[in-house]
Amino acid sequence: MTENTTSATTEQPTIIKVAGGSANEVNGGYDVVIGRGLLTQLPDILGPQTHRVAIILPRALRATGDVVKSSLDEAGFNAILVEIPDSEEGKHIEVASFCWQVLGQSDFTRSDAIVSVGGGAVSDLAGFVAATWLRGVRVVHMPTTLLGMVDASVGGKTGINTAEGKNLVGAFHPPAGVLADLDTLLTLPKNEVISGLAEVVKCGFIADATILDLIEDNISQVSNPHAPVLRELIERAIQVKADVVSQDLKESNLRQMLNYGHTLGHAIELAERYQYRHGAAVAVGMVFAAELARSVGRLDDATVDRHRSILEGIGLPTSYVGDRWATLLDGIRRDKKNRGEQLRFVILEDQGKPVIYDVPDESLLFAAYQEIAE
Ligand SMILES: NC(=O)c1ccc[n+]([C@@H]2O[C@H](COP(=O)([O-])OP(=O)(O)OC[C@H]3O[C@@H](n4cnc5c(N)ncnc54)[C@H](O)[C@@H]3O)[C@@H](O)[C@H]2O)c1
Ligand SMILES: O=C(O)C(=O)C[C@@H](O)[C@H](O)[C@H](O)COP(=O)(O)O
Ligand SMILES: [Zn+2]
Repeated sequence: MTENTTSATTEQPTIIKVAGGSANEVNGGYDVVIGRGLLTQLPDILGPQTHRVAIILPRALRATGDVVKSSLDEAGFNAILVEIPDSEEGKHIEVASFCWQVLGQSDFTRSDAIVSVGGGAVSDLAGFVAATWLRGVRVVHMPTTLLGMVDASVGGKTGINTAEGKNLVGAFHPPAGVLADLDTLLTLPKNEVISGLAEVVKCGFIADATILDLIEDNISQVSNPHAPVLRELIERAIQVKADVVSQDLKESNLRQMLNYGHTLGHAIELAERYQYRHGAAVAVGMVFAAELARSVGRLDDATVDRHRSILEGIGLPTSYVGDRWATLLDGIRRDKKNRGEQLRFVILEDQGKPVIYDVPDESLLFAAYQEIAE
């Protein structure tokens, strides 16, 4: 674990260091900066070697993109805006192809850089474009959703969806830096804040118990972007992710814990044709995994109940329609954690003790599904 500067109770920026694997730095690390008014830091992260900057963003964030572009142009860069479709519609090969075309027509070289402005869907797509253009150029993420800040912008997983499933094509391509400007959360719809909180809760169950205590003690405040507790939760969740990806960038082992709740979660998103928020799907997936763990004697009743009380307290779903098992099982079979025929889940043996569970019999999964079925 690296030494970090934290300041949850002040308005000073907090810097969380992530070790390993940056496409930018000689020492292989990068900073996640959390604070307000962070745009002024972007030129320094891009560095003097950068001439052209492609700012990839959804149309809905055009006004923010214009501000980023003006600031870069004023600092002497040649910045262009690359607008992509919103949300999961952006995580398609055709959209990546469109971005490659724009970069090609702009004579984008290896010393140039990409900046993503938006939520996790944008950083996943922009990161993938950065990973593949000329076999890799630098990318800086400016997440504008809670989920993007606490999870998607950190750790270098990039990707797009295919017809068969979520994030099935991608690359590990860590950013050169992350600027998480808390002011962007002021315009974020409440359901998006709630969706992002699912990944924060995940970090509480897999690692940092204080996250769960803070949420329980401040349940009415956690989705308020002005509340100091939200900043503390953001910083704690990023620290959990930074600690994990610093040790295991390419998901050889430890990083799999960050996938808690995602095996069923991704299957739900696919079944719903991505009209279901990622965080909401992960929330249902965590309850499913908790029920699976309970059914095989690995997790106690109180921790399973705590999943439901915290997630429901925030406004997240903990159940799912009861007649979709065949479709969901198809999705589960395509999960990246599986090895050959062996289905594998992240389950908890206790708070803070995630383990990989090789499912011995699919009927156990169906039984857990019965526990979350509406
Ligand atoms: N790479 C990773 O490690 C990782 C981690 C977690 C999630 N993800 C991916 O992230 C995606 C979900 O990200 P998300 O929840 O941020 O969703 P999103 O990117 O789809 O953004 C959600 C919505 O919020 C809007 N929006 C963004 N910022 C806004 C702002 N400041 N004000 C108003 N509206 C704003 C967007 O236009 C969009 O409509 C999924 O594709 C998921 O798979 C990736
Ligand atoms: O960073 C990781 O590793 C994660 O698993 C974080 C997840 O929250 C995230 O949704 C990730 O994109 C899922 O990755 P995938 O490999 O299951 O597609
Ligand atoms: Zn996720």
